Amino acid sequence: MTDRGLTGLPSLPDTPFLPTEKNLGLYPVVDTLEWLERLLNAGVTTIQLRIKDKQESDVEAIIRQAIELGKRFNARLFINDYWRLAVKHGAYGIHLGQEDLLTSDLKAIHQAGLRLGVSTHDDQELARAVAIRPSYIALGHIFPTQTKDMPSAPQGLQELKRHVASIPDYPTVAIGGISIDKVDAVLDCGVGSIAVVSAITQAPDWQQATAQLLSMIEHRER
Ligand SMILES: Cc1ncc(COP(=O)(O)OP(=O)(O)O)c(N)n1
Ligand SMILES: Cc1nc(C(=O)O)sc1CCOP(=O)(O)O
Ligand SMILES: [Mg+2]
Repeated sequence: MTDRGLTGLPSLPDTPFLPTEKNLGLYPVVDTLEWLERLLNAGVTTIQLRIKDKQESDVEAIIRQAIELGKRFNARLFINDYWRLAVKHGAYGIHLGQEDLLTSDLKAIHQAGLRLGVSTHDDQELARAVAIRPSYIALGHIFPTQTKDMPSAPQGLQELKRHVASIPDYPTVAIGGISIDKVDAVLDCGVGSIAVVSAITQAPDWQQATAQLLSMIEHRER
């Protein structure tokens, strides 16, 4: 079967994307430099800048500064969607969803030495992600979320566990509706990382929430 047959993608790199840690720990997803700086200062080491639906020219300066900030803190900073800018400014990594994969140059991202995270929501998307051999695979959405309109139903914990077990060699990230009270149950499914937006950015006390999440996720024996 050709690459296009298996993945729907025109061209894949010949080797896997660069590896990253198996357990990426707490993985906040934020949309401003202010949040990035706050959370890096709070001890977060894996983080994503997710700005939606802007022109590249409107976000280039922010993405450049974000990448500099990530390097200053020696953090694993993934840039969501804007893969050209991430390559141009030498990001640690890029996060792409299934739709993004259709319009991205995976060979260029690979050639530039950036890590790649890929979103999945079901078995078919998981098979496509595995064929790309990315640095990590995200599994969502686990629970209902207010942060993003989702076309599919939440996969829930049983599916998460099954999906994680099917890709034992990959770093995995669970995302979607994960509040502090759900963290232990999500970790019990074997994931190496938990990505959150509202559990931090909508918390009454973000510093307390971040400290609690860090302690629950990073100190857990896996
Ligand atoms: C860690 C992580 N997982 C999933 C996503 C969602 O990516 P995508 O499906 O491309 O949707 P947008 O975030 O671009 O709206 C993510 N960003 N991060
Ligand atoms: C950006 C994103 N992607 C998802 C996916 O399932 O692919 S769920 C999601 C939003 C996560 O926000 P919160 O932690 O507030 O639910
Ligand atoms: Mg995307």
